[in-house]
Amino acid sequence: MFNPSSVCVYFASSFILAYYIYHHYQRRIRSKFPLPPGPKGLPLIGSLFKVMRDKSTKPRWRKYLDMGKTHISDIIYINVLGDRTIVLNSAAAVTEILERRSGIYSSRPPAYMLKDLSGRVASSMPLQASNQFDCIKAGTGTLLTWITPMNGVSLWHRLHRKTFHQYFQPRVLPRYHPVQRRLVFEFLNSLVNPSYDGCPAGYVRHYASSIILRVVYGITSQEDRDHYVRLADRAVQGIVHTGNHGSFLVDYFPLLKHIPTWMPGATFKRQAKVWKHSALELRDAPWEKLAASNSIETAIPCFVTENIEKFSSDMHRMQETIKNCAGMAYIAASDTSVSLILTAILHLLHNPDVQSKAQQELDEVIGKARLPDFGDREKLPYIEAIMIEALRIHPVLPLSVPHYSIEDDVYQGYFIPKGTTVIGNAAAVLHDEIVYPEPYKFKPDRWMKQEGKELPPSSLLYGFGYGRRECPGKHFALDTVWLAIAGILSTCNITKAVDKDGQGIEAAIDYVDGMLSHPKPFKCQFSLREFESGAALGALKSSLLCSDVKA
Ligand code: HEM
Repeated sequence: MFNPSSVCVYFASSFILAYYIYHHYQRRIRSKFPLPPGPKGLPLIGSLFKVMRDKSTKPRWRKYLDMGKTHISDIIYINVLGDRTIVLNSAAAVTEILERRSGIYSSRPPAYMLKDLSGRVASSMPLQASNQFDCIKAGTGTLLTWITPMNGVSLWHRLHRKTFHQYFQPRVLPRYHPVQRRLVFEFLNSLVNPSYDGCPAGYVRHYASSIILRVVYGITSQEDRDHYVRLADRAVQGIVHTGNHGSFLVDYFPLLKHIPTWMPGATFKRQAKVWKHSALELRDAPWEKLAASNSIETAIPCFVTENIEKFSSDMHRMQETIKNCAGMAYIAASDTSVSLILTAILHLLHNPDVQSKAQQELDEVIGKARLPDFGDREKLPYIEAIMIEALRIHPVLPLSVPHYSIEDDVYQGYFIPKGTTVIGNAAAVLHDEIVYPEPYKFKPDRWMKQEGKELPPSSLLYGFGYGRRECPGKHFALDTVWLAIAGILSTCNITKAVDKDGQGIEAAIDYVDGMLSHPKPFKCQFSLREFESGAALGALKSSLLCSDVKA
């Protein structure tokens, strides 16, 4: 049936399409250098069909790595409808472009699905951004995404980073240790409790989310935690599915964002609406509860209460920043650390020899009468190696978060035009078989110092992003993850779960592919190790309760 609005949309689409292509070729002509190699696309639409028709089940980072191998280059170029993407598959390219030239490559791509459709909020922040996609001038103010990693370089983003630095730099982390200690204890108890349901994911999520909820909002009650953990779980779904550049066609062809929500094919818009609701609920619900004037005085001191006291209500901008950073920390910590802990558990389950070696180290260094603590970390290199290897074998964000160039540039004789999305393929770098022999095997020993052996570059260099955008929550996250891995190994053996017939259940090493990637649900069992005293966790509990746990 004739529908005037759709006809207009299609005419306008063709016009914009022509504009993009013109723009793309103009840029190319302006440079005497060639673009990096990559899949040959069709005129005008580029590699659109290749991207759309690709039904391979390989994770995206592997597809990019294979593309690099096909074109015999560690840097590849993909053009879809004039949208330019460059993927960096080697440590050398990532270091040179995203670290050393970070002044050019620290912005973020438009990411229409994530920023525009699912995440912008009204802000009082002035327009000071490095590219026009970061801020949209709207009738009521400025619309910006409150999700820090999605913002380009701007005053708004600088304020966010400054706040994160203040609260999560290594120097201040010991103040969160009592909370982490208490909650790891609760976590370990839940794993060995008869009510444990065999699937560790929910328990790990509860542990990681409870820590950040306590640190940021002072939330401690079980009921509140259960509620907010569920909220975070829903909200993270949006980021998992929309975060990778090009996950939705609208990222390449922004005009699509104007099609009416009811139209066939507009499922992405309806989905974006749901995700936006969940993300905003995550940011606003705990904040509103705490900011209610009568609870603020009685609330447990935390990131939010400290800041609300510091900035009076007339400093609206600062309050807005605190609210966003609190929500961001909550969303960032809820899924990332969970993924890394689950990867460690899954690979420890498959490698009982690694478990035994780690337990030997733990027993020698700290004995069997207390849980490992932060002060032991340097003396436990094998536990550290397990954590680093878990991040290497499966980086939490295999493609990191895309960066975006704000100037024309040339790298190794290739032209990188301004306005190119640049992806640092962390997983490809960390699976380079020359640097990490047998890269698909879980081998913590590769990180152990030995006479005459040079250690490979640590996964911590690539697993937390690059240059000016490097993750500001890195050290806080590593504390949370390390304590969980060390705690599990010192108290439990991880074994296969058994079905009702007593048969062991296989736990597949299989991952959900997305910007944030985590193991698909798997089952395993945690059985308490024998302790010299025979009292096992009970003895640990009493020793733990003697420490400074007042969280
Ligand atoms: C294992 C846990 C974590 C991993 C693997 C991780 C990884 C990353 C990565 C890869 C980036 C993108 C960096 C880039 O664009 O180059 C990032 C950004 C970010 N992360 Fe994390 N992260 C973790 C935990 C956390 C935690 C606990 C917090 C907060 C307390 C946090 C806050 C942030 C923020 C605010 C950004 C945005 C930085 C910016 O765009 O300037 N992250 N993280």
